[in-house]
This record gives sequence, structure tokens and C-alpha cells, in this order.
Amino acid sequence: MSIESDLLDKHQASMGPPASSAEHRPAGVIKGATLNDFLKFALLGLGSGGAYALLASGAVVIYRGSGVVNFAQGSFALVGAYTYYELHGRTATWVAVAAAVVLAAVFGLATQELIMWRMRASSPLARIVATLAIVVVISQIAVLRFGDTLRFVDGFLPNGSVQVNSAVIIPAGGLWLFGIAAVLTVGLWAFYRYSKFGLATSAVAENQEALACLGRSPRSVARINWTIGAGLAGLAGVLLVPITGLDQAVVALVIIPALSAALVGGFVSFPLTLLGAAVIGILESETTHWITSPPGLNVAVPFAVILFILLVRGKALPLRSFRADRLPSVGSGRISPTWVMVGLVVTVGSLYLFDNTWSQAVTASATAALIGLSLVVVTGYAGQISLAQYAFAGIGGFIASRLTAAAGVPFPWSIVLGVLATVPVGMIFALPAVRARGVNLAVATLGGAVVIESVVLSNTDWTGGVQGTQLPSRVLFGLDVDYIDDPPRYAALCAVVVCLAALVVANVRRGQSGRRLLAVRDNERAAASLGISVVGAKTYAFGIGAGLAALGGGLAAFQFSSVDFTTYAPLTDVNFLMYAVIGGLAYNLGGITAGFLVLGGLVQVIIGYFVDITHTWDLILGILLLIQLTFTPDGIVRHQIDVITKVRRFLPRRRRTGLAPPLATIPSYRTKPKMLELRDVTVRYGGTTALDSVSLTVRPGEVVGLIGPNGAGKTTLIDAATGFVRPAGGRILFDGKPVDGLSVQQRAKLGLIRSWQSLELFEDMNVEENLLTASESRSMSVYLSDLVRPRRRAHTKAGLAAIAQFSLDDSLTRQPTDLPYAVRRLVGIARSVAMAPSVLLLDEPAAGLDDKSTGELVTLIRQLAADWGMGILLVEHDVSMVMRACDTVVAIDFGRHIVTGPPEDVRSDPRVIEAYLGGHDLVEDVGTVRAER
Ligand SMILES: Nc1ncnc2c1ncn2[C@@H]1O[C@H](COP(=O)(O)OP(=O)(O)OP(=O)(O)O)[C@@H](O)[C@H]1O
Repeated sequence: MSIESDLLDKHQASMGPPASSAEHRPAGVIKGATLNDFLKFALLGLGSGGAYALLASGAVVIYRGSGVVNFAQGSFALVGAYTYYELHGRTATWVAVAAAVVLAAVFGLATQELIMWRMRASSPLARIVATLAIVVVISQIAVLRFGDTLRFVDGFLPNGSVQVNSAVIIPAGGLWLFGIAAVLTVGLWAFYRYSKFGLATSAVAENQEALACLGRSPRSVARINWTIGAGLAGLAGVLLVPITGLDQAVVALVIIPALSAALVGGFVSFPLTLLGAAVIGILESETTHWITSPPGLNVAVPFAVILFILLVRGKALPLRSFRADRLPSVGSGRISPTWVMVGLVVTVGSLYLFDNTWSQAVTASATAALIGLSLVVVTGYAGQISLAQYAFAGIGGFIASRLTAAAGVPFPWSIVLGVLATVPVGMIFALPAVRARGVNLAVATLGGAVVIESVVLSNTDWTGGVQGTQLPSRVLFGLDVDYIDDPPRYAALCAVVVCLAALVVANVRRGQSGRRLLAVRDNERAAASLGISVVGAKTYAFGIGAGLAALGGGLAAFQFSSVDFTTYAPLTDVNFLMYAVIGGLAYNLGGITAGFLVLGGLVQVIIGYFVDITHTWDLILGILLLIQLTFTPDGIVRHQIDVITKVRRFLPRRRRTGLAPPLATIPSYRTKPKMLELRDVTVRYGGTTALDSVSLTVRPGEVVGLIGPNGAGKTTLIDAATGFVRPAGGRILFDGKPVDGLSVQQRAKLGLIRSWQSLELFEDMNVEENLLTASESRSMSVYLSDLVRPRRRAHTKAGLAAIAQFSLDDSLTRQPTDLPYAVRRLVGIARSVAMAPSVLLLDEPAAGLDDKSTGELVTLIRQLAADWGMGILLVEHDVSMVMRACDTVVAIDFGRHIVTGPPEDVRSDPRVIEAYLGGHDLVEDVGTVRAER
């Protein structure tokens, strides 16, 4: 069923018939369209636009006050709508409306106090999942209390119609709704701009200490904003359901257009949010009327808006200020073949011991486990929040079953083809991921899932009519594996497929591809600076994820002789993320556990032998998830691993060592000699000129220091040289050739590598994996070969030399977070050195180091230049270090070049002294000169 088309159909039904009925026009053709028709449907769309605006403004309020993107706004609207529905007619209308708003607001307040406040240190992913769990909980309570049927609700806005011109008359209700939204938007805008509380809300995002000066705590600010935001959602629910009818699935999913509108306003601006909501409402209305084939295409409107916004506003790489989310901890991908065999034998054996209910549970769990594993790859390993995996399963099942039913392709080849055809669909979903991350991506993928489910899977013209797609008997290599004939046999087949898929996922994790995915998940900028294609890694993850989900969908479809794809309801995507998070999102076993947890899966069936909780299953899981998120956000598998690790401490163990052999002497390594030249490079950020026509040369074997006070433009120069910012003018030559047009990755592959002021280590990998990630080849073929057999990990010659040079042998198997700060700094530089750069740009490598460590670093830098032949650009505030380490020093200030010369000359140059200390003698301050300007 198409949620939004359903919404608009009812909207239009309640507001009078359209001038020319869509049914009488040939499919997909605009005929006899007049300007008046366009005007009429635009005005009709304003009604739903108004409701979206109210919901979206509530979401903006909550985001501004607490930084949480609330997917449960639609559910709060549901609370308001049901309250109004219960009270309307029994009490005065205004009391019903007020009660609806207040109850929704109470839900918002409770969400903040009981859940979000406890999760304030959790990752945005965990917080998104919490709001999704609230969606599940509220929807399930609504189903238990009110059932699943559509209810009609009387409105209270004035009836009647408005004559727009001589040809256009429209019902007044929608215009009233939009008017209310517009007035509230102005009110919200003024309140948050001019009131003390509005100021405090803005301060929460900027600076929590400043907030204390305003006499407010972040908690009280968040509390009030959650209350206001949820109250607005409650009001939206009350105003919306007289138009749409009251159906929990429809109302909960209004969140997609609402969040799309909030995205238009950047989750900050109320007027832009209103504008976005109006545009979405209008476009939906026009699409519903003018484009009739395929039906339900109006749901694509919010998705198109999201894509457009992400395309225009998104960034291929995050900005310098972007802090990557801390995502759930990751499994090692190690698998014990013995345990896999034992698990498989026990599962298959059990199929022949118990009745068919058990076989059905194993089949349901196995097919769902494949979707769980797909989430492990996409969200667990690659860090891309996807709410479309269940939709991919639907597409896989759809293609496979249609190939069999319509083209006679036999089982299992139809499933194989279904998987292969879904992989590119998944890769297309990586497009928003290329320019969006975190919560924006979650909104985009859920929007995409709704489009797949509404436009393709609910289209009976394509899915075999109301009967669904009829499938012949299943035979595999001459063996009857038809579920109807022999349920245990089909279940056993599914279990074997899950084991194979789990091996593939484990291979990915242990292989080069897994390290690339984790690098991208941990830090896109650092990954790109090492030459890893961020786009390639994301596309790969979405492709593999879609393939795994399609495999699950295909096997689920072929379980029965008739397939109905309307079961692929968008909210089930949310349930799947919930199961996977409970299991452990980045653990192979977590993905499989997700399969056990589905409704009709093993866990529910086992419990069902004792007590029937079928109807409350998802509600119970939703509540359990909320509890889990506030205590163990990494899932139950992580919890079990922790317990096993504790037990193992008491058992004798082999000490794990790194791959690098102990090296008595440092192996010599010479990098390819290349020269970096910046000629008159200018960089502007809007109105700020960060670099103004600066020139500089770094020759092979030379250490060039770049000094300047805070904000002088030093990091910007490194960003420009390595491709993180595009200069407004000038040239950048590497090895005599211009590299201005090359991407970060391309420059890195040529040997132009940087290190980071803030380290940017891949915290989910140990030191050895950090170094391997840097030095491994960038070949694309490993993406395929790793699926079958991950390549043996081996350090390159440069990698081994870097380990020895930085004395990291003993730290290889340790996590970066376990290391002392000075060693972490060395790992950051060694990682860049392992790539054997011709020119290395070091951004404040001595920041935070004591004198002794700084001295050692100077020696290392000199050795890299002398022994490795590297050209080095050293950006550093510690002037004494620069003087000791560099052959040449370049000083800049306010983005402008001051002087270039030998260290002693630059140190005593009056212009440099003036820039640093306003005339104070720099020579006297040879210690750490940290100029504060
Ligand atoms: N993304 C950005 N948008 C707007 N302005 C920016 C951005 N990045 C840097 N700037 C501005 O550009 C100027 C140069 O900044 P940059 O960080 O390159 O200086 P720096 O010399 O590295 O400073 P520091 O020593 O403090 O790291 C500063 O005025 C800074 O505020």
C-alpha cells in the first residue's frame, strides 16, 4: 500500500472530487491540463504540507534542543490522534484537542527523561535506533488497543469551501491546516530568536558552558524542547487524521515527508522547514493527480527532495570540523569452522526431531539472518545507517519469483539472478551515502525503502495480481526441496545458505576490503588521505548488503507456492534494524541473532511453547531494546564476548603477536624522489581569505617548516596541497605535473601524504591493521576475491620499515585507545610513512608531546628525510622544534607569506617576531611558542 498516495486519495475524497478524474486519463499522460488544474492540486497539497510542517517543526525543535533526530515524531502524532479520537464527542472539542497535545507532549518529555538523557553520551546511531524503537513500541500499543483497521475521525476545522477564482473551488480544511502551521511557524521563529529560552537552546548546540551563564542546564533545555516538539506532533496528528483517516502505519510514516521538510530547513530554520513541507505537499498532490502509472509514485516526492538536498548540500568528504560518530564495537571476523559445523549439525538434526512449526521457525530465522548479516556489512562494518535492507530483500524475492513465474527460470538460478540484480539497486542506494552520513542517510534510505515498497512491491500489476506470484515446485539438483512437501529439507537448505553467507561476511571483515570499510566507518577523511576510495567502499558495502538481503528475500519468497509482496511494509525495515542492534550490529553472530529474534523466529517459537506472546512480540522487543540501549549499546553478542573474554583470562593462552618479524636493524627504504610546488595558492572560505597567494617548495630529502600564529592558514595549506580544499587560485605541482584537478585519493596514490593534527587513527582496528590499511594495495579486485578467500595479511617493505623506524613492534596487536598518547602520535605518523610517501605533510606532530618525545620526533623526521629521501613539510607551533628539524622555514600570517629562509634567519626576522609576539623577541622564547592572538 502506498502510504502517501493513500493519504492523498482520502484527502481528495474528503475535499471533493477533482475536476478531471485521473482514472479517465491514459496512464502516465498529462492530458487537457490547465493552469487551473495545477493551481487546484497545488492548493489541495497545502493541507498535507501544513501537517508535515507541524511535525517537521517539532522535529527541528527537538533537534535544536538535544541534537536528536526524532524518528518517533509520527508516533507522537499517533498518540495525539488516538487521544483525540477517544475523547472527541465525549467531551468539548477543545478539551479533546488540548488533551491530545498534552499527552503527546508527555510522551516527548518521558522520552527525553527516561531514555535520551541516559543516552546523551551514546552515538547518534544508538539514539536514532532508540527513537525507532519508540516507533515500534507506540505502533504496537496502538495495534493492541485499537486494532489495525482504518478509522474515520471528525475534524473540527471549518467545513465549506473557498472560491479561488471562477474555475477553482477547494475545501477550506486544508487551507486552515496550512494557515495554522504558518502562524505557528512564525511564532516558533520569533520565540526561538528573541526569547531567553530560544537563546539558551541555541547555546546548547554551540557551547554548554555558555549555557550555564544563562542560568539553564542542558537537561532542562532538552526537556522543554522535547515537550514542545512532541506537543506539536500531537497537534499535527489531531489535524491530519480527519483528512487521512486514522491508521497507525500511515500516521507513523508521515515522518518521511516531515523529516524531508526538516532537512530542507537544515534542522535549524523554521521558515525553510515550512517552505519544504509546502513544496512536498504540493508536489505529492500534483504527482498523485497527474502521474497515475505506476501508482503510488507520489511517495517518491519526499525521497526526491531528500536526494536533491543531499546532492546540493552534502559533501563528498566531511568538513574538518566533522566528528565521526562513535559506532558500535566491531567483531574480529574470526570464525571457528568446528563451531559452525556443530551449529549446523544441531540445527539440521533438530529439524527432524521437532514438528513443522520448528522447521518454519528455522526457515524464518535463516532468511531473516541473511538480512541481519546484510546490516552487519552496511551499518556494522561500513558505518552507513541503512533502513532499506528489508526493502532489498523484497526486491530480491520479487525479481527471483517473477523470473520463475513469468520467464520460467528454474529455482535456484532465479534466486541467484535476483541477488545479482539487487546488488546494483543497493549500489544506487550508496549514492546518497556518498554525500550524506549519519542521520541524513537514515532518512534517505528509509525514504528509498518506502518508494521500493510502495511503487514496486505493492504494485499488483507487477507482482502477479491480487493472487500474488504463483511458484512451481522447487527442485535443487534433482532433489525435491519444496517447503510444502518437506519443510525440514527446505529449512536445512536455508541454514546451510546462512552458514555460507556468514563465512562470506567473516571473509570480508578479515580481508583488505573489511579494513577499508572500517577505515571509512571510523574516519572518512583519514581513509581518503591514505588513498582509500571512500565512494568505492560505501558502494561495495551497499552492494554486498543488498545481495545478502536479496538472498534472504529470495529464500523467503520460495518458501511458499504463492508470494504476496505487500508484507514488505516499510516499518518492518525499522524492526530489522532493531533486531540487529539487539543482536550486535557489527558482529557476524549478531546478524544471525537478529534472525533468531524475528516474529515467528526461533526465540519467539521457543517461548511460544510456554506462553503465547505472538501479538506482543515486537512490543516486548522494542521495550527490551530501549532498556538495552541505555545499558549495553553494543548488543548481546558483545556482552557474551565480554563474558567469554573474562573466562578465558583464567585459561593458558598463546600470546598474540603481530605479523612483522622482530627487526634487529632498520631496513633501508628509499621513496621515489618527487618535488611539491605550491605557486601563488589562494584559498577562500566564503568571505575569509585563509591563504593569499602563497608559494612554497618541498624538495626530496628536504624538511621545510611552516610556521605562523593561530589561524595563519597552515592547515589550510596542507588541505589545499592534499586536495581537501579546492584553491580559488594558483597552481599545485607534484613531480613537475599539475595535481590541482586530482582527488585526495589520487594525490595520495602519487605519494603526497599527510598526517593529522588530531591523529585520526582508526580506533576500531589495532595498530597493525591501521598500518596495513595504509600500506596495502588499492586494487579493486580484492573486493571480489575477499568474498571467497581474504588475502593473507602482509606488510609491504615500507610498512615493515615504518614499524621498525617508529619502534612499534610491541604495540602492533594493541588498540590505539590502549596506547600512551606519545605512542598514539607515533602511530599516526607511522601510518602515513607506511605508504612510502615522496612528500609527507606533518600537521603539528609534536602537539601535546613532552620535550623528550619532541626531541625523539625531531630525530625521526631528520631520518625520514635523510634515509628515506622524503620531502617533508612540517607545520608546527613549537618553534624550537622547527628550528632543530628544518632545513628551510616559511613563515606566514593572515594567509600571507612573510619570509622564507634558513631557520636562524627566519627566527630573527623582525616581521616574524612581530607576527608572533607583537614585537617581543622570538629568540628569547625558543621554548614552546604558542601564540595567542
Ligand atoms: N571550513 C572553514 N570555513 C571557514 N573558515 C575556515 C574554515 N577552515 C579554516 N577557516 C579559517 O581559515 C583561517 C585559517 O585557518 P587554519 O586552520 O588553516 O589556520 P592554522 O594556521 O592552521 O591555525 P591553527 O594553528 O590554529 O591550527 C582561519 O581564519 C580559520 O578560521
